Amino acid sequence: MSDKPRVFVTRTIPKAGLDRLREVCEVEVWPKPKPPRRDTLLDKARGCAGLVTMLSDKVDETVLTAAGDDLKVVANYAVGYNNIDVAACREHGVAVGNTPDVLTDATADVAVLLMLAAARSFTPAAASVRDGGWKTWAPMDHLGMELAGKTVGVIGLGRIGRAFADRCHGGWGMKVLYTANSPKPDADRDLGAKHVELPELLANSDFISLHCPLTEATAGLIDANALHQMKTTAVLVNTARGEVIDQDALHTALSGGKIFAAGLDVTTPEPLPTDSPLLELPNCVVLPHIGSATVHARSGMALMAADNVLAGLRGDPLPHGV
Ligand SMILES: NC(=O)c1ccc[n+]([C@@H]2O[C@H](COP(=O)([O-])OP(=O)(O)OC[C@H]3O[C@@H](n4cnc5c(N)ncnc54)[C@H](O)[C@@H]3O)[C@@H](O)[C@H]2O)c1
Ligand SMILES: O=C(O)[C@H](O)CO
Repeated sequence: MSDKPRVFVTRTIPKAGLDRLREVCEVEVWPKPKPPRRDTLLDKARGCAGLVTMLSDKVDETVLTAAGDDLKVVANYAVGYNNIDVAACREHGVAVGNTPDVLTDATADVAVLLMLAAARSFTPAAASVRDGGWKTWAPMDHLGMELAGKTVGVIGLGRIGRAFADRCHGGWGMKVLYTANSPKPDADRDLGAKHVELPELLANSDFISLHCPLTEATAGLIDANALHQMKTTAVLVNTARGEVIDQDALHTALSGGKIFAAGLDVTTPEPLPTDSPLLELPNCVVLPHIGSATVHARSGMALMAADNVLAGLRGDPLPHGV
C-alpha cells in the first residue's frame, strides 16, 4: 500500500487539478455522474488526508468523524461553501478552502444571460419557433422589458455582484443600488452605486440580482413580503443559492403578475424536479446551475482546489482558505 497521503475527490474534475494532486497524493476520484451517496462518502472519506468536495456534498461532523484524525483539509470545488460546516472543521483541525475569483466573470455572465432571457421572454419566444406557435410577425407578442437606463439592485455586492454591476452600468448605463455587509466606496466611486437598505432596493429596482452567500441571514431572504415590495415590472435573477428565495412565494408572485419574470441558475432542490410548477410558467427561466461552467473557470477551480489540498497537507495556510 502507498504511503502517499490519500485524497478523495467526489466527482471528476479537470485533469490539470488531478494531475497536480497525483504528483504528491494517492488520489481516488468518484467516477460517476451523480454525487456519491452519503454512506459512500462516509466510507470513502475514512483515512483520507484530504477531500475535494462539490457543493452537493454535505461536509459535517459525521463526515469529519468518519474521516478520522488523518484528515487535514477539505477543498471545496466552489466559491460558495454553505455545504461545509466550517466551525466543525475548525474543531477537528481541518482547514477549509474554496475557489474564489476564477469563476467570477463566468457567473456574472450567466446572471446577465438570465436577466436578458427573463426580460425578453426568451423561453416562450424560442419555444414558439420550435412548436409552431410562431404564425407571423406579431405586434403584441412577447413584449419584454428594456435594460437601458433602468435601475438594477444587486443583493450582495461582492466579487460576482460587482462584476455583474459593472456589466449593467457599463453596458446599459444602469443605475446601481446594492446591499452588502458594508458599503463599498470603490463601487460608489466607479459606478455611482448606492448602498441602501433592502426595502429601498426592492421598491426601486427594475432588475434585482442575488449574489450573497447562503447563510442563516440570507436563507429565505426573498420571501412573499420581499416579492410584494418589488415593482410589478421587476425581473428577479438568482445565481447565488436556491434557498435564498422562497420558491413557493416566487411561484405565486410570477403566476399572479406580482413581478414580471425571473431567471434562476440555482433552485431548491437541485435538480429541480421536472414536474415543478415553476417550469410551467412562461415567465420563469431556469438553468441547471451553470454559473461557473466554462472551460477556463472549471480548470482554474481544479488547480485552486489542488493547491488548497497540497498546502493543507503541508500544514501551510491555504492559498484560498475560508
Ligand atoms: N451559480 C453559480 O454557479 C455560482 C457560481 C459562483 C458563486 N455562486 C454563489 O455566489 C455567491 C457569491 O460569490 P462571490 O464570490 O461573489 O462571494 P463574495 O463573498 O465575494 O460576495 C458575497 C457578498 O455578499 C455580501 N453579503 C453577505 N451577507 C449578506 C446579506 N445578508 N445581505 C446582503 N449582502 C450580503 C457580502 O458582504 C459580500 O459582499 C457564492 O457564495 C455562491 O453561493 C454561484
Ligand atoms: O459556489 C460556486 O462556486 C458555484 O455554485 C459553483 O461553481
